[in-house]
Amino acid sequence: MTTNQLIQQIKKKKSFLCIGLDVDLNKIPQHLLKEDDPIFSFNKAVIDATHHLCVAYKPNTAFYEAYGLKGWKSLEKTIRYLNEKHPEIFTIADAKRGDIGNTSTMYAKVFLEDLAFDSVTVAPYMGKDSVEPFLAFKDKHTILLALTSNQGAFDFQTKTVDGKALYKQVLETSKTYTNSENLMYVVGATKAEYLADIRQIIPDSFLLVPGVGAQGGSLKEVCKYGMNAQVGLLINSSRGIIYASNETDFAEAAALKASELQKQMAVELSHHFIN
Ligand SMILES: O=C(O)c1cc(=O)[nH]c(=O)n1[C@@H]1O[C@H](COP(=O)(O)O)[C@@H](O)[C@H]1O
Repeated sequence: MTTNQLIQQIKKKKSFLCIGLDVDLNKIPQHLLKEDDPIFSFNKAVIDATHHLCVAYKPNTAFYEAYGLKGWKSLEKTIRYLNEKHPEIFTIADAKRGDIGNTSTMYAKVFLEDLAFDSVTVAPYMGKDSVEPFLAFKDKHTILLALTSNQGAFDFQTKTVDGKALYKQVLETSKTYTNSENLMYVVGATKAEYLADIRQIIPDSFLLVPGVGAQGGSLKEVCKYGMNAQVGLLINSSRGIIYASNETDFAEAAALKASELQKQMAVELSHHFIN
């Protein structure tokens, strides 16, 4: 999917919501455990109930890999369902990969070609030759970890290297990579106050912003400092939406939570844009 197609969808739905499909069998409604593929049944019900309210879905692959071959099959069924039923929706494989070049090429092939996600999250720690294999895919996006939402972000990312915070070095250096126009960046919603500085370095790039909902980040603050002329934000919530209820009404409850965020997003869009 091109960035323009993503922007069109945001304008149409008045939403820049990304729903995280982080499925934990201990948290989903117990009646689903009787089904052949409880993870896919859960995802399908959530997607069917929420697709008009969001512009992206982000399965975190850890939650699928944890269940072995069965989990991987559920991931495959979920992305196929999204690509067939809702090809206009942006898909993110949250896999946080990145390795020496030939290994990254294999990771890129799995997520961007075989599973046909629109994007994949990548860790920048191993540098240029670990990231560029992901960037080689036309109309696919590499979402580089810049400033993450967790406490550990302060261990390295905010430390000064050559007179500049490491996350700023990541932003600046990655702009020099071949096909850097295919880059997006992760910035945690819990670090909204850093967004003004971040926008100085990457004014036009899309940001994936996790951390509203369960981690306590503020949507309003993220919009205030992070929104650009093309919106430029995908705000993710996982647990805050998909586990709104663990009874038979779980999909409707998820839709209600998604709708609350979508309404706040529509207000933010109306503040930032005339129409
Ligand atoms: O790359 C991510 O998506 C990510 C980066 C980050 O800095 N913080 C973060 O929480 N995430 C992911 O975003 C999701 C957040 O989930 P909730 O806290 O349940 O909304 C999880 O899948 C995390 O792995």
